[in-house]
Amino acid sequence: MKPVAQLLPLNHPEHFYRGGERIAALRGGSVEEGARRPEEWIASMTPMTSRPDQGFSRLADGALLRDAIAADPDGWLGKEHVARYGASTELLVKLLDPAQRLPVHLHPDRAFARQHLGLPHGKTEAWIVLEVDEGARVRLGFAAPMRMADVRAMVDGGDSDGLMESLRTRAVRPGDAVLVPAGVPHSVDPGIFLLELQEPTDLSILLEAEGMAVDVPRDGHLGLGFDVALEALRLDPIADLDALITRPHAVDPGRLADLMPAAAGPYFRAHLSADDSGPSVAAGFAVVVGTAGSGRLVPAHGDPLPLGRGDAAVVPFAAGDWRLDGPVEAVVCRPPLPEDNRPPLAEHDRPPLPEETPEPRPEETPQRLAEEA
Ligand SMILES: O=P(O)(O)OC[C@H]1O[C@@H](O)[C@@H](O)[C@@H](O)[C@@H]1O
Repeated sequence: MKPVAQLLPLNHPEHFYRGGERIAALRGGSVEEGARRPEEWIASMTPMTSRPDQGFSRLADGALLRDAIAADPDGWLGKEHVARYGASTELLVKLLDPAQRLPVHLHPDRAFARQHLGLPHGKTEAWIVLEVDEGARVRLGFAAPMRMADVRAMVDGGDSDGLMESLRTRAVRPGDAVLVPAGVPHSVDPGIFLLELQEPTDLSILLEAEGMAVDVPRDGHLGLGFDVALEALRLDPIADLDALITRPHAVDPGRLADLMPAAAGPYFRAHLSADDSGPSVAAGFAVVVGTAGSGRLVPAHGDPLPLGRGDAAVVPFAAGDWRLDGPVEAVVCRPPLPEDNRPPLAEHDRPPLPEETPEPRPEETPQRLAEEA
């Protein structure tokens, strides 16, 4: 039987930090008071590092998506994709709903993952902001160039305040999309609800994790020790943060609005479909998350699928071209194009960090943050 477009049940594993109420409210379901379910892993073939039996998404019939794809990679992903990437979706989509701030952490790039872990993917990621509580910020990259010895001293000394203050802060608004290149240290305040796209791994290097149920000296370095793990860290600030952030822009009727900055191309694609009779989306694996309204996902092959705010659907290649119909807004998350990813699982892997250096805006400096606190 050919795979068909379908809605995905909630996949809401336990984690080491608190959160998850907004996920439950959006997706249907409930969480216990003080729950540690801050992430939904959507259309995931990826195991959680801390609980390797969890993370995997199930289809509507209870089968694991990863087993279904292994049984019919061409039907799910298309021949071209499979020729380039194998039977991997190349994509992990998450809802992220922290009720406590995220640790100051970073993710390795592909070159590091290959060299030290024997894995083909790092974890470059992007955040699409869904909701923001008043005053909540993201932190992204160091505010000033750092010396490794100073970072290491803060990590070894458990200096969470020092690490937090060393990062550049930034206010975000719903609709913003932020590319977070591998290597860039970051944290997210509680009260920021994100839809995330990332490479399909769970590789995090934790510099601190104050108040979280995780042991940084033991579990913060991917089992490599901090001497090696911190080689993945970018000590230089991001020169032009604006180049990594897209703002909501008018959606041309009949067109998909590209949500990602250009440097995201080798990693993933995200588009917004937001008009009444949505544009056609070319056949290919897609994860579709409804953000407003309700309507239908109409594939060339297979039955139309009712889809509205809070639904997450997976669309296989075999469904053919498709479009959204009716007053529904949704984010369409897709793997990189087969031709967009340079030589097979490239050695080099750093999305270019722009070189222009604007002065940090006063409202984004750590000093200003400290004043506000
Ligand atoms: O959005 P990112 O940066 O991945 O942050 C969320 C991540 O936080 C890290 O500390 C780890 O807990 C990861 O398992 C988790 O996925």
